[in-house]
Amino acid sequence: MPTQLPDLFASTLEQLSDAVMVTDGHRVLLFNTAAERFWDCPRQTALAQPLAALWPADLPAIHELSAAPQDINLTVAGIVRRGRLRVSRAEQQGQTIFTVFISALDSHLRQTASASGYGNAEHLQLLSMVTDRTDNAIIITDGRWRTLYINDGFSQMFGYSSKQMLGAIPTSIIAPYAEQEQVDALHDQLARGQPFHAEELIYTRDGKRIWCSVTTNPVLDEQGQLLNTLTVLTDITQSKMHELLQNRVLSAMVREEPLETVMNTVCREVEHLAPEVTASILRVDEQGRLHPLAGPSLPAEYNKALEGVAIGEGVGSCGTAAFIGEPVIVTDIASHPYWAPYKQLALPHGLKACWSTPIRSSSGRILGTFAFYYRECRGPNPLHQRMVEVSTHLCALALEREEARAHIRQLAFYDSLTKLPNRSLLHARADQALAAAERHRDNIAVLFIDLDRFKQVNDSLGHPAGDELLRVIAQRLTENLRHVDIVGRLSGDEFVMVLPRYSSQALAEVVEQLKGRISQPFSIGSTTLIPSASIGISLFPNDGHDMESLIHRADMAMYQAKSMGRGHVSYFSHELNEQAQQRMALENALRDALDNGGLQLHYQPQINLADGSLYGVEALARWQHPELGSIPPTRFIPLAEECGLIGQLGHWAVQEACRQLAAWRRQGLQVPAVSVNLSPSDFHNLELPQQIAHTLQHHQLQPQDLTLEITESVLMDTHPSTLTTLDAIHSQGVNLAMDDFGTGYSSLSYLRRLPIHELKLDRSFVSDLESDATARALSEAVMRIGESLRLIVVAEGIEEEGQQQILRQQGYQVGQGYLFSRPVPAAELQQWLQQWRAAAARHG
Ligand SMILES: Nc1nc2c(ncn2[C@@H]2O[C@@H]3COP(=O)(O)O[C@H]4[C@@H](O)[C@H](n5cnc6c(=O)[nH]c(N)nc65)O[C@@H]4COP(=O)(O)O[C@H]3[C@H]2O)c(=O)[nH]1
Repeated sequence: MPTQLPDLFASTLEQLSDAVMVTDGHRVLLFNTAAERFWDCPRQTALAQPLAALWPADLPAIHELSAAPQDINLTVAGIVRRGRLRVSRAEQQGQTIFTVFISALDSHLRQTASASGYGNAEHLQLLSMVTDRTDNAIIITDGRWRTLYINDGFSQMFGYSSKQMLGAIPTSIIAPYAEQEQVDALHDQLARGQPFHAEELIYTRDGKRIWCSVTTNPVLDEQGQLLNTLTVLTDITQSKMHELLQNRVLSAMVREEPLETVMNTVCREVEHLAPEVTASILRVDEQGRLHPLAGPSLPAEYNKALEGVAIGEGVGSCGTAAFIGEPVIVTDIASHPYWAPYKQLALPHGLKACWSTPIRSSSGRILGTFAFYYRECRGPNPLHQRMVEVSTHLCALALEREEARAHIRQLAFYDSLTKLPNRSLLHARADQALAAAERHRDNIAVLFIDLDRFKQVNDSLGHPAGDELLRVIAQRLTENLRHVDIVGRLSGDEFVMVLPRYSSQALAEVVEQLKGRISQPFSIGSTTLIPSASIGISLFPNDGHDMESLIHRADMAMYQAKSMGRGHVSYFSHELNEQAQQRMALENALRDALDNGGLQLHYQPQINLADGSLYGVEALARWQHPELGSIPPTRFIPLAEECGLIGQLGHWAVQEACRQLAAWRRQGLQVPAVSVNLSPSDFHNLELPQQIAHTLQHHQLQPQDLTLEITESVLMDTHPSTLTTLDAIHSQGVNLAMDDFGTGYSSLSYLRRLPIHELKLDRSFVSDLESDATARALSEAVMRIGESLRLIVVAEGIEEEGQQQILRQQGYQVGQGYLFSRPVPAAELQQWLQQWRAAAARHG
């Protein structure tokens, strides 16, 4: 043995990543750098003190420990270090010498030392004993790469004896497939005195591959000539496998590879590391059925046969493992009862044993199984166990991630309430359908479906009932669909259906059936609803070439259907389009008129029938458009309601009427009061009472100077603010008049509920008074109602003297109509009043 060997042993000991302590049971005889790090104790101190100072009291005494490795925790300066402990014994001069190896489980404690701290020859024996007992493989060569020494660890790790190795060049034996160029480069590097470190896949004598961390240090003489090399090889297969698998699989996930690709990567990687296994990954669905995800080395028909198999005890290894939630090891498929129904599937492919492990989510739910098949009757070895531990973890990660992605997809593209495609997905699918229809010159029908009176359901029965109705309707819309049909929810109670390839006759039938399904009675609690929907239809290619305009036009047609009443269907037509465009232009013009003083109020006198004096005036809006001419309120008031301008219009009318009343009074004109029409939706505004009070105050008017006319439709308005606002206005002292009385509900109970001051008999009764006894009876009845409720009753639309006579006889106090005056501009009212009073004086 060359003279340098003691030094080499010493340096070997230093290079071990394991902490090594040699002791006779009392004193510490050797203590390497890794041990210094593990115990956090300098070597001199360790050698100087008794063993008890280093040996944790909670561990058994050294001589009591067995040779089997065990994991320990050592507390040093309050920090717990974890390590795998192995103790070997040797007899030396009648004394037992213990060598303690601890491989640190905390990675920061596992660097390999580079500096050699030993050099004294008297430790030679101890050192050689230590190097022999370490798990690491050690090779020492001479300057011409010939092996001088291998330790026992080398023989154990690679299966070669000293006899086989001595004199041989190590690379030719343990790295037979290495390129000569690589070997030459390594030798050059070492000959220049530079150490070598790498992680390599190394072949054992029986062809097994082991991942090794390889460190080779050259020893040069004073002239710089290479004398020896010292190589330490550490088996890192397990951590390397972990690292490799993790890297490959995680990077496949980061690249957003499909789940199947990620799972195939896991299988291929484990099969590469352990060629004796065939890996398979199955997913378990919510119904407990198996779905092969990956099994790249299994025959395709084998994977196919497992598709949809229900899990259960006795359903092979995987079905059973998924069912009982525990790993199942079957070492002989041919004889095991779990495989009885399936062995004929596996055995012909040479699959003789199978070990399956459940894949669990972080919450413990079973997501799938990870299995190793063997082509011989056997069970797993420790490497396989480690691989399965790592792989199931990675599979769980990939499966959970897939689930999360599916959930995100669901949230992004589906409406969470009805589970129907949302607007984005609907558009995407409809665009595809449109492209296909264009290619094949097919037609498409687009249906815009809007539930009737959905708001009432929501307001009266509550939002959960509204949600339930939407779910039921969504379900009804999806019944009887062909695979090419698309249905989605746009928003609120609006749904869209895209139906390709229908003749007009067939489409009409489909729509009829759809209406029938929608209107099936449906119960919420104790209430039974009969839903209905207004449906607008546009057709490709006639009504548009892109989805945006087809949906828009179907919407317009739906709007038209709505105006016909509940449950109607309307097809888009170009006239409809023109109407819609005109409506749009009118809407803009109205907005402009409201902003720029384009509207005026005309005033119609209301007369005390007893003495002909002025009771008040009704303000009526007028719109004289510069190009379109005079637009009647029956046209622009509903428009203002539809396009959300009614609040602004009502506010303007109250302000303008009050301003005018104050102006007349300043001019000395005695106008007792002004009444202004407001729409039901004006009363949704909780600030209305405040605004009115402010306007009255601003013009120094009293609350009773103003009357607000409301219609019976206020009663059908279920908005929660309506009654509150009406009450607040009434309690301010402003009068409320019920307009058009007799045409709507005419229910007495609501008249009691509302704080009404005045009733206005609708003019349709007045016009027939002279010719129709029923009209007379009705006007009489309205008068009696008014009387009984102590309300002032105003008759509208008096055109004839005869009508006035009848009404007066019936007890009507106030009358209004062309007989007295048409509605006139403010300036004209002044003249009219003067003439009226003059005439009254003449007759009086
Ligand atoms: N044939 C006939 N008609 C008579 C006679 N006397 C009055 N009229 C008409 O009857 C309507 C009375 O108004 P209304 O019932 O409140 O009905 C009003 C009212 O509901 C609404 N309206 C008018 N101005 C406003 C307003 O400023 N705001 C709101 N929200 N609605 C308004 O528009 C409706 C129609 O208003 P106008 O066209 O001005 O029609 C007025 C008036 O010109 C008569 O002897 N014979």
